[in-house]
Amino acid sequence: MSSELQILLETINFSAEKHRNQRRKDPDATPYINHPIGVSRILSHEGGITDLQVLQAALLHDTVEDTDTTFEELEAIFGNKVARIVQEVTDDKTLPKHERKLLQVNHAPHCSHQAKLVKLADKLYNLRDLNRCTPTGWTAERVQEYFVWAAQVVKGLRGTNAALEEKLLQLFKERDVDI
Ligand SMILES: Nc1nc2c(ncn2[C@@H]2O[C@H](COP(=O)(O)OP(=O)(O)O)[C@@H](OP(=O)(O)OP(=O)(O)O)[C@H]2O)c(=O)[nH]1
Ligand SMILES: [Mn+2]
Repeated sequence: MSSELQILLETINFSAEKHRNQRRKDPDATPYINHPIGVSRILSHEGGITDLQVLQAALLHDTVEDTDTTFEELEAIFGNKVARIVQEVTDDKTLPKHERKLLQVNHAPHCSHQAKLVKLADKLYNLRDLNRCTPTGWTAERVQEYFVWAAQVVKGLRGTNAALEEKLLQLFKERDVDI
């Protein structure tokens, strides 16, 4: 087997173990790992991305934010470049929510190309997930607010990947959200 495939499988397994006790917020409490795998798949199948580091960073993108994983751990196992991409897309959960959300909007244009790709696919997955079903406890207004905020973030990511951006713009259009 090629070493690239081995690395990809190692990364999927690492992320699955880290997210093993976490569930999505949908009524079925879907295993959380469906999300990072889906984000990586969007990049590969819809974005045409073959850069292994980007596909790995997508698989790992919520491990530090949502589990006990550290950047040092990611760097030791997957190398400096993958760890850095994950760092760029990781929110500081110690900050108040409104501040975190504002930081994403302000930081998006300054991210590396690789991090921008992960951010585009993350938003595309989450917006599709909101169209599929409403997370437990979310009102229709909160869903719409997420679309409005996501459009602000995506605005700062434009010029990164035409296929992913086209699909995101269509989702905003369907919600009458300006970008
Ligand atoms: N649409 C949807 N999202 C869910 C679900 N379960 C968990 N999430 C996660 O919830 C986050 C969005 O919810 P918010 O209330 O806005 O954010 P918060 O969890 O960071 O406070 C996303 O985090 P994220 O991936 O880190 O991205 P981001 O929104 O922070 O950029 C998303 O992955 C679900 O069933 N549907
Ligand atoms: Mn995510």
